[in-house]
Amino acid sequence: MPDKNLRIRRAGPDEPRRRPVMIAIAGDSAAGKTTLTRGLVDALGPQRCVSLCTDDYHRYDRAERRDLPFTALHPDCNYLEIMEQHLQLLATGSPILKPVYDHATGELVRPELVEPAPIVIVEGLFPLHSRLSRACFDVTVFLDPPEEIRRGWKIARDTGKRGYSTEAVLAELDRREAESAAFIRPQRATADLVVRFAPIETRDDPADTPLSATVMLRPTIDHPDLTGVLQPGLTRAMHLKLERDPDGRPVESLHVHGYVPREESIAVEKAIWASLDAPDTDTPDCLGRVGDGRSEPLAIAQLLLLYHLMDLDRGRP
Ligand SMILES: Nc1ncnc2c1ncn2[C@@H]1O[C@H](COP(=O)(O)OP(=O)(O)O)[C@@H](O)[C@H]1O
Ligand SMILES: O=C(COP(=O)(O)O)[C@H](O)[C@H](O)COP(=O)(O)O
Repeated sequence: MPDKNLRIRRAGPDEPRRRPVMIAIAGDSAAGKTTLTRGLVDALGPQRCVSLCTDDYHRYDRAERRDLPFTALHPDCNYLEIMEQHLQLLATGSPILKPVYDHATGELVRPELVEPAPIVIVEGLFPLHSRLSRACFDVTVFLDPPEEIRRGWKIARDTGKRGYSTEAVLAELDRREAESAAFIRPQRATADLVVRFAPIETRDDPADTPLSATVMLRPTIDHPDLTGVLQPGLTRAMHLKLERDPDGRPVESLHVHGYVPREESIAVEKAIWASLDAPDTDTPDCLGRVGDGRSEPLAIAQLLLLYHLMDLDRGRP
């Protein structure tokens, strides 16, 4: 009698399923994960891409969480082992029946079927939490805005869209701080790219200047050769710099400047888009969208991620 594992494998599908390209976008609450993800999903389209949010693996609903001694940022507050199993299934091309957490009501609702598209984007608080979850991804990103900016974004979003008062958001941010430091921020050290939207500290730009972006390109994966894009006329909008990674060794970073005139950023966006073997169209409008406004540094960061995803998708067997 063959080994049980072997029998199960033999009884499964004859053809191995096609493995999707998997990208993780991790970060704390209101770090900009959904905003970054939305542009990628819209640019790639539903035939090529599916996204999911790991907040759906919350173990307790909002009412239950009120009486617990920890917050949604604690591993014990989430079904992380099930999240890992689902990531493994998706990474090998299998569908999952994913739980659903409704941010509007705070309730856990009917699960939904997720079939892996060629590109799978996973955003949330915990996608890089364990060795097993990290192993499922081809590209990993951590969003790292300065805390005062993240707090401002969280207050604006949670009072505007999720029905909280400013006092309630501030109290929740304080309640979460220790767990953010213990469980969310350590994921930064494992990411291939660390993206930070912030003003440039050494400049005294007016307050309404769009935020710049720094994209740290760790040598854990191959990054696109940007020398073709960084033509002399375009380097005011974006340039590469060697910096010290706060988590380790010197690392190359892409600096994307929010203060340059929009036309210059758009010329960089067009150059990256043209180098993507993308359809012969203008850069899609969905890139760079923040609510009803636009951020060109966000569009450029999204194009860089699209470059990785399309490149990996093309290179698959
Ligand atoms: N790159 C950005 N530039 C400016 N504002 C941003 C950016 N990313 C996010 N925001 C603001 O922060 C808020 C929270 O972002 P969101 O994407 O919902 O965060 P998360 O999904 O990480 O919780 C958004 O509603 C938006 O107003
Ligand atoms: O922190 C997050 C992540 O969400 P995001 O990254 O979108 O902020 C939790 O999912 C909610 O805050 C849950 O708490 P509640 O729904 O009770 O506020």
